[in-house]
Amino acid sequence: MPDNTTQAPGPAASDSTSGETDAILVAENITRTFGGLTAVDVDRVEVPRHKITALIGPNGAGKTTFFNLLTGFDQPDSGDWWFNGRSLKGVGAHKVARMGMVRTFQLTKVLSKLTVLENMRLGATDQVGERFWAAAIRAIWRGQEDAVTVRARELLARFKLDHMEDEFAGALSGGQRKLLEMSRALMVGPELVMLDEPMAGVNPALKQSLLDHVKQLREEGMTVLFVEHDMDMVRNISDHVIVMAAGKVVTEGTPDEVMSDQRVIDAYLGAHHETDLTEDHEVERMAEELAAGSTRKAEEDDA
Ligand SMILES: Nc1ncnc2c1ncn2[C@@H]1O[C@H](COP(=O)(O)OP(=O)(O)OP(=O)(O)O)[C@@H](O)[C@H]1O
Repeated sequence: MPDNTTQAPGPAASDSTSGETDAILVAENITRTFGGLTAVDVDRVEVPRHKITALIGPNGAGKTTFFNLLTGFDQPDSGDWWFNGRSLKGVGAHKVARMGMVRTFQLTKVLSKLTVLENMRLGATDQVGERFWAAAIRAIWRGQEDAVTVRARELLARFKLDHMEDEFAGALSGGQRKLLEMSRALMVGPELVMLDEPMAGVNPALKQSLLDHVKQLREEGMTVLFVEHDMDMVRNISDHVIVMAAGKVVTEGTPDEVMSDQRVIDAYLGAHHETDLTEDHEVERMAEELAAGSTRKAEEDDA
């Protein structure tokens, strides 16, 4: 089998925009269709290293599908993408995680019949069934406490879950599950952490704590890419925001730039906020509005 993880001749970082961008992740011409539906059709995305980037957009915009493609949980119809300059094309999710790019899920994938500590010991693995892991865990635990357990306990303490290490993960609240999933992802010592709707299902009391944890990842030199509908979170912690609609990237910039873009306000945050955005025609119409806006802006910039 060819080694797809060798240094790519393709772009590791852009010199086409600021000339300074150091991108940890670059994706080009990524498409994914389901039957007649084009879920993702992204020309180019760069995720700046050591920054927090938000990926926002209405329901059905293609954000989760794009996450799945980048992390090897799904394969695109076309496209190339590189992590630290190494091609990830054809690389499975397991290996992507081992290379230092981990993700969490919109609906958490903690293994509810394992304890919190057992979940941690499994690290960023989501590939194999619960029964397999239950057997593996029993075998592992015959041994002494090892470095993995020490690290797991350190992380649990940091995420204030240490008092629950022997509880079944199924007994945790929604917010605690999110924290467990995030801390479990850190077991592999990742460089890039991708969070799919970290705030969904989290009660207000835990939200600030979750925000602080995400900011802390950046302080420690990690890069964060997250999908979120919670605009307070996006405004609060993002350095960069990418807006998707109908599978395409329609605009990007700082939170202030994106959120003061009248077309984003009108089409996404404001006037249509209550609209049922799962309707295909509605999403397409919004994408057109947003795309028209970005084209106009580019023309103004050129002028
Ligand atoms: N496995 C699949 N089979 C068929 N269609 C799919 C599949 N996965 C996603 N889609 C479709 O692709 C489009 C993009 O979905 P996706 O979940 O990526 O959007 P999203 O931006 O993450 O939405 P949300 O914010 O609601 O999570 C939607 O129209 C969705 O119905």
